[in-house]
Amino acid sequence: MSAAGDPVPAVVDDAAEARKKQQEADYQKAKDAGFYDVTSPQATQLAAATEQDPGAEPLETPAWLSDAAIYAWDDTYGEVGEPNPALEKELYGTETHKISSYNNLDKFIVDVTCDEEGEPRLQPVRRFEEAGLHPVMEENVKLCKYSIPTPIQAYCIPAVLTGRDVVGIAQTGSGKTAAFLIPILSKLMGKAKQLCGPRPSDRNDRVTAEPLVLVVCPTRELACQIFDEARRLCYRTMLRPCVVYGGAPTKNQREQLEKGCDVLIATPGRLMDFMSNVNLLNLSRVKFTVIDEADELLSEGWEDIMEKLFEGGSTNVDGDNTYLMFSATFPRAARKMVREYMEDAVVKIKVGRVGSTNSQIKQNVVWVEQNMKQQALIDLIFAGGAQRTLVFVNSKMTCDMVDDFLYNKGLPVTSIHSDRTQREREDAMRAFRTGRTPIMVATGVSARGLDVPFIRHVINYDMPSTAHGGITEYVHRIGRTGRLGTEGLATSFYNDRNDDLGEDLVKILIETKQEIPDFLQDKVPEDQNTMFDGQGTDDESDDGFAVDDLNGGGFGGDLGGSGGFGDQGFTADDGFKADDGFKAEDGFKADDGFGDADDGNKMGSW
Ligand SMILES: Nc1ncnc2c1ncn2[C@@H]1O[C@H](COP(=O)(O)OP(=O)(O)OP(=O)(O)O)[C@@H](O)[C@H]1O
Repeated sequence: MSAAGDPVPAVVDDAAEARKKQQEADYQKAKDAGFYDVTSPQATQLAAATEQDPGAEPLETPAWLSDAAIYAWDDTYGEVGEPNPALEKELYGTETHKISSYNNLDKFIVDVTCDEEGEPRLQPVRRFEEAGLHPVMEENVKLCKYSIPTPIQAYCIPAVLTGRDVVGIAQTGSGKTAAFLIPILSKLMGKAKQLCGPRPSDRNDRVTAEPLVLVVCPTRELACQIFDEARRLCYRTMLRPCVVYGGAPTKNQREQLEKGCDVLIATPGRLMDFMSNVNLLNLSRVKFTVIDEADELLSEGWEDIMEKLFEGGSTNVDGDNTYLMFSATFPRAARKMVREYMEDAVVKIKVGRVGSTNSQIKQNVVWVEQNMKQQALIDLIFAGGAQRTLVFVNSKMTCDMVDDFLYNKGLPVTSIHSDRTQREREDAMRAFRTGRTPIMVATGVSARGLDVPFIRHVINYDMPSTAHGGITEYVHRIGRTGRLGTEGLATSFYNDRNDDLGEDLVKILIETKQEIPDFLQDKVPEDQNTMFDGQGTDDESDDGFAVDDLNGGGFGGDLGGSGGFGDQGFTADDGFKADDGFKAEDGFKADDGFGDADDGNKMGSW
């Protein structure tokens, strides 16, 4: 009772009742909008992308992604193992084809530079069947439903097959993972029986892992994704892929390594842990070292690990290690490191301008004051209807807050950030991937590499600040939609706190022929033809864009040659862009201090 004798509990009950009613109304609204409708076209499409064959014996869901099923090679096979229908369904799903807009190589401007004198010119492969792949690889590519190579694959496959070191730069979602895995694994398949590392036997029930391929990438989710691609591409061969990453128990990963490992995918921290135990992991036989999202791994904070990989740990006993680096963006500091590590004997393949986005992604930038963001978000989500949506924020706290907010609005939402346990992170990814929760809120760290089918809408609830990745992160974030050059939508909330990003943002918008909102008009450069000039050169003002200054033809429209600079006097390259005496120093030049600041994306925190 209050002092006045009022029955307080009744007031509390009323408030609780009102809240409950509101929640029911919100849930009903989300339901009416189709977010829980499993028969909607969107839900059906999502299910098809992940569906297992209803007739097949279901495979057990692994406790950790590192324990996911891989092809179990039996020594009684000849060179090619027997098919395993249940595993096939798990690995390749039931999708009929992979939609790709990268179907006409001639539409793309591709720069290939190569310093090796006397090496044969690099001819792109236009069809997988013409690439000289191992027959099992050809079959696995078909099972993946990859009909023709994407531009980066068209050039990277012959480069790796002819034994070159490669720096590959191509837009987000353009198939860079397969660009390195297909030729590397294909090369090894023919010799797998001679080359593969030791396997447990009756006398020895565990072995030291001696991988032939080492792939290093910055995030755990990306490592698991590359592992999945390796599981698909190693199918029916003796090559055994494994993945090691932080957060999950070392025990499971150690047990996998002890069964033998030929292809190791790793995040740097866990890799270092395992490398310190020479009875568990020995890198002296590594023939291919791949650094994925190389600019991130070559940025501040990772130097020690990278140096160890390049100079010590991964030097193989035969001295025939091939190095490959990939990313969609390559700020100057990273290019300097490339120059240090990879020296001259490297083929550089660039599809379009370095750091450019897929012009099929519609980019909307809308002015939203801080205190109006939640309302703007909910309006946007309901306006878009039930579709897979990824919302980026800048902090873990905001991530939790936006997740709660959307959940309380009755929406099926999950979230992911570095303070979550690895179990929570894997569960969140699974829920998002399968479409159970088609909305995911994430800190920017998920921007790199994440490949989830049918993300229709990326929303930058917060814009990345220049101190935390800036325009580079923006490019990676919006690249989660519009994969394989397909259409996508990115909406960014902008206000005066984002002024630091304005100029770079406007350049990207102009390049991809997007609408420039009124509030950004004052950032439009006077001379748009030269707005990227000086970047990628010795000019100390380099802000992270790296246009080609090697052959004069580095700008490129990405689709149909129509994206921005493709129209400005640069003609589409018909293939190999000059083996013209390029000097490494010209392109990958000194550090100007630019660095992707640590945004919690470093080992241990993500
Ligand atoms: N030749 C192909 N045809 C059709 N689909 C392909 C082909 N190659 C790869 N893919 C698919 O394209 C999608 C994107 O590939 P991937 O994740 O390797 O892109 P990426 O270039 O590494 O992107 P990001 O820069 O964002 O990491 C994947 O789902 C992959 O299975």
